[in-house]
Amino acid sequence: MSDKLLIFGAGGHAKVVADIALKMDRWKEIAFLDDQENTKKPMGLHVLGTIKDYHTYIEDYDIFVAIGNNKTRKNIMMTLQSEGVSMPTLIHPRAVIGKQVILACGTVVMGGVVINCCTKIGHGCIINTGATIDHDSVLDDYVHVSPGVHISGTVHIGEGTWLGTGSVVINNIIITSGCKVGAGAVVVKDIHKSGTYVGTPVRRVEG
Ligand SMILES: CC(=O)SCCNC(=O)CCNC(=O)[C@H](O)C(C)(C)COP(=O)(O)OP(=O)(O)OC[C@H]1O[C@@H](n2cnc3c(N)ncnc32)[C@H](O)[C@@H]1OP(=O)(O)O
Repeated sequence: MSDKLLIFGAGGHAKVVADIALKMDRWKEIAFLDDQENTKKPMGLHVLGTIKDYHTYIEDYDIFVAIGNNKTRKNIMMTLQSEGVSMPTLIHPRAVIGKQVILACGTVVMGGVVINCCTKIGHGCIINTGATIDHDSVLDDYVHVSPGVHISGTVHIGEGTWLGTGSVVINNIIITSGCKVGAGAVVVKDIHKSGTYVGTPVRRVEG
């Protein structure tokens, strides 16, 4: 645990992550690493270098990987975890987290989110703005729950699955790993085969 936080990435998602970290008021210094050459002081914070420079910083900084792509985020996080890097969990002060909710490290919970009791959320997940996740649900590692998603009670979402903006999952559903669920989709039956699913109720498409 450090009083300095280094955020990997400096794009739109990383800026929201930085905003949450600033609101948490826990770190004296917050900065980015980013591979885009022309990134200049996003959110008024410094970009210290590119992601390959990270070895220079891992002793002194907490690290948060703010990359939206689930596979890329997983690959970077697994490398960092094997090096024993300190990774916080970021929770917006205006998120509502129920009792007996477990949130693993490297996960961000954004503003307006509600996570109800007895839910377990894995490493490196993104619980985006205004999403709700109801009781007794389990989200495996590297899941992205986009803005305004509603996950009902006792749902299991497999590793690396992405739920698009405003999608809905009814209660007692299992969605396997590596799925993409389109914006506005409604999931009413278990999904056992990885792939892209859209519509109400969802159908599998080539994506
Ligand atoms: C803070 C933030 O911004 S977080 C980011 C939030 N972003 C999102 O929620 C984006 C969610 N993404 C989507 O909905 C995408 O359209 C995806 C992932 C479902 C599919 O994307 P792609 O893999 O590029 O597939 P593609 O665009 O070729 O669509 C495949 C088919 O599904 C249809 N389709 C795609 N998305 C949807 C959707 N959300 N609802 C209904 N139909 C859809 C397409 O019209 C196409 O149909 P067709 O074959 O009959 O022409």
